Amino acid sequence: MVEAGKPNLADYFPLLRKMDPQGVRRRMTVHSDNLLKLFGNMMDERQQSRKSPDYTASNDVLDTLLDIIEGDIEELNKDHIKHLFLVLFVAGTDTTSNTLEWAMAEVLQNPHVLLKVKKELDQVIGKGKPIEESDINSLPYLQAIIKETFRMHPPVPLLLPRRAGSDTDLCGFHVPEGSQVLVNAWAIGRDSSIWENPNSFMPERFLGSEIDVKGRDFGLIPFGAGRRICPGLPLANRMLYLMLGSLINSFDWKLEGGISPKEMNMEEKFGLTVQMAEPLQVIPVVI
Ligand code: HEM
Repeated sequence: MVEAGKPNLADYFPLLRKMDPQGVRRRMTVHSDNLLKLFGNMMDERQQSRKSPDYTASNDVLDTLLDIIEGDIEELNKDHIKHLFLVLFVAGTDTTSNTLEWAMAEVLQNPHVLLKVKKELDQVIGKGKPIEESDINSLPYLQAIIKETFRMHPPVPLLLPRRAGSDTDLCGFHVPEGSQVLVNAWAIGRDSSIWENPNSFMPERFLGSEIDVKGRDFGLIPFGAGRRICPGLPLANRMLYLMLGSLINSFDWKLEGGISPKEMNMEEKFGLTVQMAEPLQVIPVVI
C-alpha cells in the first residue's frame, strides 16, 4: 500500500511510462504477484479441504465463488477470483482500518464526544455488551461520529481519477477531452462555504440531518459518487459502526505515555490513503 501511494513521475509525464524511472511499476508487479500467489495458495488449500468428507461449508465469499466455478459457469475462473481478491484486499483494508483509527483518535481527543457516545451505547446496548448489526439504527450519535470522521479524514482523499470523455466547461474552467480529473474529497470536507467550523470535530452537525455518505450529498463523498461509487460502502459502514461501537462500549481507553488528549498528534501522512502521521497508541482498560 505504501508503494502504491508513492508519487510516480510517470503519472505526470506519460512519456516516461515505459522507462519506469523510479521503478514503481516494477516493484508493484512484484507485490501484486506475491499477493496473487498467496490468494492462489489459499484457494488450493480450500479446494483440498472441500474434498474431505468431513468438510462443512462455511458459505464465506471463497466458498461461494468456488461453488460457482465448480458448477458449469465458464465466465468465471480461478484466475478471476485471485484478481478479485487482490482488488478487494487493496480497496477494502487500509481504507477501513484508517477510518477506524481516525475515528478513535478524534473521539479520544474530544472527551465530551467520548462521554456522549458512551452514554448512548450504555442506554441502547448496555455497558460492555456486544453490539449487533440490528442496533446500528438506534445509535444516531455513533453514526454521526463516523460521518464526521469521513468528512474530516476521507481515507481516499482524491477518490479515483476520472478521464474527461469530451471537452467540458466546468465552473469556469475548460477541461479538454482526455484530461485526467481528480476530485478532492478532502478539500470538500474542509470547505468553509459548505461546513461551519470545518476544522472542528463536531458530530452534532449530523444529528437530525439527512446528509449521508451514499453519493447523493456532494459535500460528503468519501466513497465517491455515481456509477463507480465504492461497492464496498455498505460493508465498510457496517464494519465501522460495529468495530468503533464495540471498542468504545467494551473498554475504557488510556493514551500511551500518559499524554493528555490535547497533546495528541493529529497530523496526516499523505499516501494512497491518508493515515495518521504518528499511529494512534492507546491502552484498553477492561470495564
Ligand atoms: C472506509 C472504507 C472505504 C472507503 C472510504 C472507500 C472509498 C472508495 C472510493 C473513494 C472509491 C472510488 C470511487 C470513486 O472514485 O467514485 C472506491 C472504490 C472501490 N472500493 Fe472502496 N472504500 C472503502 C471500503 C471498501 C471495501 C470494504 C471494499 C470491498 C470489500 C471496497 C471495494 C472497492 C472497489 C472494488 C472499488 C472500485 C470500484 C470501481 O472502480 O468501479 N471498498 N472506494
